[in-house]
Amino acid sequence: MSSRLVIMHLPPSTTSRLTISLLKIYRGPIIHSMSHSAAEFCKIVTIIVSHGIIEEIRDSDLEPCPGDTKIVAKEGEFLMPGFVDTHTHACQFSNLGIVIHDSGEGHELLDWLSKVTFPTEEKFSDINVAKKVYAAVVKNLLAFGTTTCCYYGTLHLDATKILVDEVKKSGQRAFVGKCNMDKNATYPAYVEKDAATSIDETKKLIEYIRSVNPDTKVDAIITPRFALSCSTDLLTGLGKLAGKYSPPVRIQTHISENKAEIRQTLAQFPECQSYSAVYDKFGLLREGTILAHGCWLDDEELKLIQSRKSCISHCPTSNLNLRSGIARVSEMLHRNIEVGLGTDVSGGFAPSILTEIRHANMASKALELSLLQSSVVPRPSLSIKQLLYLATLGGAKVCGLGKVGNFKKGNYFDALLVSVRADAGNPAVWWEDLEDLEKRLERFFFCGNERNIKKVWVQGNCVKGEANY
Ligand SMILES: Nc1nc2[nH]cnc2c(=O)[nH]1
Ligand SMILES: [Zn+2]
Repeated sequence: MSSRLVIMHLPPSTTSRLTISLLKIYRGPIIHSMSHSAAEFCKIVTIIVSHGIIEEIRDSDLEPCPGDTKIVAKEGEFLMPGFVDTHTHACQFSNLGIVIHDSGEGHELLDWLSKVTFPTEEKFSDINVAKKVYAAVVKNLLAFGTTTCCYYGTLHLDATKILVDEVKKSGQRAFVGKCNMDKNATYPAYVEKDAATSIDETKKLIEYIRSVNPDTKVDAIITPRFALSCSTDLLTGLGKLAGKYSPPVRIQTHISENKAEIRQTLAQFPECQSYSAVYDKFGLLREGTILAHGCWLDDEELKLIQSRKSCISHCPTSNLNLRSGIARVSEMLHRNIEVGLGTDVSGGFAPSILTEIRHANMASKALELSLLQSSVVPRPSLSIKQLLYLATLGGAKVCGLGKVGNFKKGNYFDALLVSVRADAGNPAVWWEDLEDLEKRLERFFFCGNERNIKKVWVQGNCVKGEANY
């Protein structure tokens, strides 16, 4: 029973009012994921939230008391869980949407990193650049409905601390990593001195996040850029570091994104059978590891990743934009590998999980068709329920967040109020016919934009839109 039901019978004294004012009441349709094959579409429910946690979900309404907040969805609106971005580079937002297609020539990954990305990231040696960029990055992502985000910073400890501060100020749930990179400086000004310095600064960031003004919504993440940019000493040290903390620190890196990258990685580690085996050798393939891309992972590697309980961040916009490849997401889900979506800015050109949903849909269809052409029987392309899962609950699982990703008693209220009404800028007219919630979700996914996201809450705190409605 909700504590509110007890409170309601108390006289309206100051004490009871104080307690009552902790309740936030949301009434309207909800759409959320139960698993990668099941979702719930509820016409109308009441969600009662206290201290940011869902206390009760019920069919009947609840009248607010003075001091309560109550939000009632209008026609054409619904509530859904907040988006989870399992992989983005906060330090690349100034390159968003540009410099991949230089003078008509398309860059691919390795060339793009050394010519475009590393020079931009190097600028964060100046903390004023970090101050200017990071506040805007976090604000933008919240406006696009990203309630949880896994961030890459640059190699610089001080700049990455600024990213941590901005995330904490904003109220977003996040993992923040200082990138590690001590080898193969293809842009010579951008590389760390040695493995020891890189590991030491990583420890300092972990301690800064966990000990200085700790925020339970923000944690550190160990961030070796990718195998190619790390010495064996660095990979060994980072593999050991993760397990030294309690709770263990999560790990994020890139894997099997681009053919040339894979070739060079296997040449750098000739003793390893596969790209995945490289990370496994250094203790980096473990529960709590987020592997971005995985476009070219073969069945043996998927088996290994699944057995180690590592997870995949699927970044379809980046994968297509950098001409990297198409990840076999249906196959990964079939093998019970946890998968979420990642914007991978600025390989990806939008800070928007909605954009990833669309490209995940298109990429899975392109893959299915190409396999049909080669006479392989493909797994079916992604369904709307799977897309919802990847964007919310799947992402939360990738981040190891057990109380985020859907609406359940005891979960944190990380949510979006979505409107597909014409007055929210949705180009489709006749929203009145959208009684069917699955169609409403489809319309949001495939022809909506961030203007359709009217409000955003993280752990019950309104971080976009007005707190009252
Ligand atoms: N897309 C992408 N892949 C990478 N692999 C190593 N670094 C990067 C990066 O910054 N972006
Ligand atoms: Zn990336």
